[in-house]
Amino acid sequence: MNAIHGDFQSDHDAGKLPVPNAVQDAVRTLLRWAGDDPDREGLLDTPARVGRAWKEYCSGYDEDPALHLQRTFEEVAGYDEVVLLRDIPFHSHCEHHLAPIVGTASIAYLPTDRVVGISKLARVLHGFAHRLQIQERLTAQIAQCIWENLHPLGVAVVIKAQHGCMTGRGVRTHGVDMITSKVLGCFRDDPSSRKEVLSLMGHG
Ligand SMILES: Nc1nc2c(ncn2[C@@H]2O[C@H](COP(=O)(O)OP(=O)(O)OP(=O)(O)O)[C@@H](O)[C@H]2O)c(=O)[nH]1
Ligand SMILES: [Zn+2]
Repeated sequence: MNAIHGDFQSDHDAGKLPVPNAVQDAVRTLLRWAGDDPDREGLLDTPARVGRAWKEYCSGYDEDPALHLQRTFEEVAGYDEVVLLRDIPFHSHCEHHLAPIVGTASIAYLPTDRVVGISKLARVLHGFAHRLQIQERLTAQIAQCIWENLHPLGVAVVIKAQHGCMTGRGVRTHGVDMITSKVLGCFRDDPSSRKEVLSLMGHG
């Protein structure tokens, strides 16, 4: 998916991911545009660091989150209730300003006959979060991925996050949470199931 190839400067960060000159030049241009001097000592390694940091922030492009849901276990006999992972911390970046989105996600599903290792729900979250996002799409992608791969009776995803583009710039408004939810299956169709899962999530 990465379309940038080409020259690499000699790398004095041996062992680290090399960053193409085109990427480093873009960061230097941005530093100049911001009003600083990319040739001053403190900024000399910054373009390569920023290139590597963005590869890490956007590591989700190199993975298919659905793969985390391929290994399932037979449901423990007699358990036919909601499975919920609550308040999982995550970070992402908004596609409008490339500013940080920091928050928590709660992910629940009502299994049929198979359950997934619980860490995998967090892995799906991070796989989609480590891309450029808007919160609504992030919420919907997680729910859809679980719906299509686990075939549960219901899925509910609630995300609460703060957007750096609202705090550090623009409207400069701090302490405001954006809350989004996506419910599918019984959590969408049955009001009492929805009420129960949202209440378990702390959003009752
Ligand atoms: N719905 C939604 N909006 C977002 C998200 N992240 C950032 N935004 C908003 O995206 C909008 C982009 O609006 P524009 O008017 O194109 O950009 P802007 O001039 O930088 O807007 P301001 O942030 O109001 O200064 C802003 O209102 C942001 O608050 C998100 O995840 N979901
Ligand atoms: Zn933004």
